[in-house]
Amino acid sequence: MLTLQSVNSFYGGSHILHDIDFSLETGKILSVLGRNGVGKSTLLKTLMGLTSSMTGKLTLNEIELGDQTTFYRARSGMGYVPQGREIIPDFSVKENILMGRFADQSSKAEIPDIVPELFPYLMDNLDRAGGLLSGGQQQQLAIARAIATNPQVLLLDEPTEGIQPNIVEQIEDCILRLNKELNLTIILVEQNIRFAKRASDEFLILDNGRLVHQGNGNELTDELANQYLTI
Ligand SMILES: Nc1ncnc2c1ncn2[C@@H]1O[C@H](COP(=O)(O)OP(=O)(O)OP(=O)(O)O)[C@@H](O)[C@H]1O
Repeated sequence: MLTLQSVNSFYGGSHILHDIDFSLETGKILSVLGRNGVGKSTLLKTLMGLTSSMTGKLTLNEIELGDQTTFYRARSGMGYVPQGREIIPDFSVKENILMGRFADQSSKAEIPDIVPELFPYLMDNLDRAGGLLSGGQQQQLAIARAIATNPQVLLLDEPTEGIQPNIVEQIEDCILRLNKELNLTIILVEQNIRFAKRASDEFLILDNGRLVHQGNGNELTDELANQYLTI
């Protein structure tokens, strides 16, 4: 169970997130929705300890993480796939994946078993420089790197943004498989309402740094999308 109580988050003196409260049971998928600039990416960064500061309470399986470093949070089970993917271009595919292993003390420096199943392209191109991959392939690589941290919760920031339409469905299917096969809890920042509806057990909508709506996935209606998500 992941729980946030009265979480506020800041970049320097800029107060971005205000009094965020929610909890998410293990194995559920939560979509975070909202217009551009409302604080969706900041919510994921706050969970990883990547904003300047936060107040309030953040726990994962009753372990308090709010005062902890990013490194500690990664070791405690928070896996992160950032917007833009942040692949290291000069590192090979294999090196990019194995970077995730630094966060996992329990295992040897090996590629996780599920990676060949989900991403055969990566396994066939382990020595290729990460920077030479297409956007969709880099997204697969960023997900594989996050899986290598052995996470309990996977944070995905717009995983299908800027990806060729024919690859989008593959990425979506892979996210659903990770949820089902590894029982991973997933928080998905998503502009793609179709996928949010397909994937989500729960959703929340942010507006101007505040949580303005939350509900079960089947309550994500076109009316709500029109009210909060259109410009
Ligand atoms: N590093 C930073 N320093 C200061 N302010 C920031 C920083 N990153 C984001 N912000 C501000 O925080 C607010 C929320 O930004 P955030 O990127 O979280 O929004 P978002 O909902 O993810 O938007 P998008 O859909 O465009 O990615 C914006 O006003 C943005 O300008």
